[in-house]
Amino acid sequence: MLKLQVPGKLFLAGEFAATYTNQPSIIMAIDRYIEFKITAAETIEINSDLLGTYQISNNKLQPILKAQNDDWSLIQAGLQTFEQFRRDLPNAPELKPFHLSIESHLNLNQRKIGLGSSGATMVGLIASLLQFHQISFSKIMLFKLATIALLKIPKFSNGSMGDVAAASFGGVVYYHKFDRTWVQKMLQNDHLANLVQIPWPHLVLKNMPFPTTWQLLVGWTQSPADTQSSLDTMQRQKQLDQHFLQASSDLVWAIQKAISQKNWSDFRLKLSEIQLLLIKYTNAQHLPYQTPALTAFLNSLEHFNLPGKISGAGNGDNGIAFQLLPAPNLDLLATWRNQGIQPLPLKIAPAKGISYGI
Ligand SMILES: Nc1ncnc2c1ncn2[C@@H]1O[C@H](COP(=O)(O)OP(=O)(O)OP(=O)(O)O)[C@@H](O)[C@H]1O
Ligand SMILES: C[C@@](O)(CCOP(=O)(O)O)CC(=O)O
Repeated sequence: MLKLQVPGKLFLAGEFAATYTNQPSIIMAIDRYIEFKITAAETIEINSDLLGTYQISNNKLQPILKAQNDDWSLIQAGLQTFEQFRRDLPNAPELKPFHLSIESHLNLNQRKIGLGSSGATMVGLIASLLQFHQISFSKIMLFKLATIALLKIPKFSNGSMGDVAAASFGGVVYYHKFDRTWVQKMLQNDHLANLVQIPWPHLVLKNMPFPTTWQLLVGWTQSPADTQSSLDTMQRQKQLDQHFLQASSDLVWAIQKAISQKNWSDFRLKLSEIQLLLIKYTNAQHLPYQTPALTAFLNSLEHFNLPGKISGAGNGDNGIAFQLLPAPNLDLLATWRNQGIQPLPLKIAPAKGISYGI
């Protein structure tokens, strides 16, 4: 049996802008995972703790995929993409039947908590199938295959794929969004085996070191955010806000510089600037962003003079803060609990990406 652990993510900087070509963002993989177990079997069967069981009877994936419910579309797109890729390979290995189990620790009581479970599920599915068929792959190939699969699903196709970047690379990633139009055009006539090898216009994806004495603190608002509906609203805006894109890009760059120079005061300053920018942008675009819990979260940062911000699309999910180790005994976490914000004991995941076991 093969076992894989794929990390979830939290956005550090670059939200919303990150969905546009060449825009930078910084995403942290966190040490909470989705676990995959894959083993040889007589038939193909997938068991998910979230969705139940999915069976394919004659071992040919493509023609017999039928939706049991909408949520299986992600798994279906992953299976189809893997199958297309396998067939494209020179000396393509035979498709082998398998049982795959998926157990997620990125949800709480079956509810999403904004830790990027869709990206981690796709990355884990593709990595499990590649490993199981003994097809060697790099982190960037895994990112590209999982991205190609998600682009097939309208609901996920306009996201930044920052969660996919974090799930495939682990650690802290510095990421520029690829040109989606170019990829979609290439998908119409290029072989997948080639498309995952060649450079993608504008794509930048690399791990960046993060100071070990800057401790991540995460506050969960206990209400799930609907990131997708915010992205749909954004897509309906006819004009791109060039000022916002430029300002976001400049600030993400300044944040990565502060991190690489271990400059705590710049880090705090630039995080608060990008938070203000996001508040202005979401207001102007009429996107739901601050909730009472997130406002209380931001007030707590000011009160304790700590760097931090809302992580991701807002309107629920998580806030992130950082403290310098050795940390003074702040009653920050007690303050959060009093406001209904649940501290989540999360750390940045190691940069090795997925961990494999037998
Ligand atoms: N355990 C799982 N088994 C199978 N599919 C899963 C599992 N967990 C998540 N998924 C897939 O991911 C989808 C959830 O994606 P969604 O974008 O709503 O949440 P998220 O990625 O966790 O949140 P966010 O984008 O805010 O970080 C589910 O509908 C399903 O398709
Ligand atoms: C708003 C956005 O930039 C970040 C969403 O982050 P989250 O899924 O809410 O953690 C969307 C995206 O990057 O796909």
